[in-house]
Amino acid sequence: MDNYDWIKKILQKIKERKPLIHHITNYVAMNDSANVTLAIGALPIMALEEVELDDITNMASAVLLNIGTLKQDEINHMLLAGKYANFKNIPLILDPVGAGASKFRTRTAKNLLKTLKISIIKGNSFEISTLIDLPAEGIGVDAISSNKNYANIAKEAAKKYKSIVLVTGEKDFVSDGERVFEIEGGSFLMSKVTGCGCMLGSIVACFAAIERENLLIASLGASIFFKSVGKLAEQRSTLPGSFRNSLIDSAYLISNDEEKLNAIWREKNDPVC
Ligand SMILES: Nc1ncnc2c1ncn2[C@@H]1O[C@H](COP(=O)(O)OP(=O)(O)O)[C@@H](O)[C@H]1O
Ligand SMILES: Cc1ncsc1CCOP(=O)(O)O
Repeated sequence: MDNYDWIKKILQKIKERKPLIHHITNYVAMNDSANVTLAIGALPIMALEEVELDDITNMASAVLLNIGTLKQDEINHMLLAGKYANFKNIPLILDPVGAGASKFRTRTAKNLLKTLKISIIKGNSFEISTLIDLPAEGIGVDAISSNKNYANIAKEAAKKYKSIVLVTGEKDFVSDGERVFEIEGGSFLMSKVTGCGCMLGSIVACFAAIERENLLIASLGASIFFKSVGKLAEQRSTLPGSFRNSLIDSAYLISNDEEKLNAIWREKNDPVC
């Protein structure tokens, strides 16, 4: 058994079971989210219409709510899809894109967290700090990284919302409110392509669909996997436009090549966790 066998097992199960991931997400990154979901062997569906939400959720294995281009009338759709997900007891993932950038987004993200049982919250340090009322540094949908203790932010948010929390950035932090894991790696270019956080949200949902009973493992695995994807993508292309496509290709390559995951980490020798 090598280090990443547990991630390979999750990837294998994704390919075997092809979980349907219901996204209510923003129209900036929607296409990338759909493609990265397909690349790893799961199936995406983006659906907003209220009259079909029960049918869609009925078929889905996880639901992802992403408030990136939120409009007032979408809030009810999110609440309804979330309620169906909670009723069906499937993982419900929140990506509070831009929380902190406007009172509307902050209020809505907090309201979703209050009303629904969110299994995993994934966001950058700006968004997650905002959710726990800490002074946050960011502009628009992007965080401005500083020397803050993001491990502690992940832990406090996880405690407050009784969810698994994944804080992204140059390093990711995953916490269940007690333990915190730090994940290095990825590529600087990931901060130069919009939608990388949203793609990770889709991957988290795919992993959670398989690891329903251990959402900490699902989140940690998704973070390590996407950091590996970023590394491989950078080896294949070094400019943002082609890097974006390379992310989809690399997600496909790593999930279809048993050895690639280990090889990526061996090459650069980065510590994980
Ligand atoms: N400078 C960086 N170096 C390595 N990985 C990064 C860097 N910036 C972002 N990432 C990775 O890109 C993905 C999106 O993270 P982030 O940019 O923080 O989210 P968002 O797009 O929501 O602001 C995560 O997988 C994160 O680990
Ligand atoms: C630029 C932008 N504006 C609204 S949603 C969005 C995409 C954000 O994607 P990510 O948070 O993954 O960078």
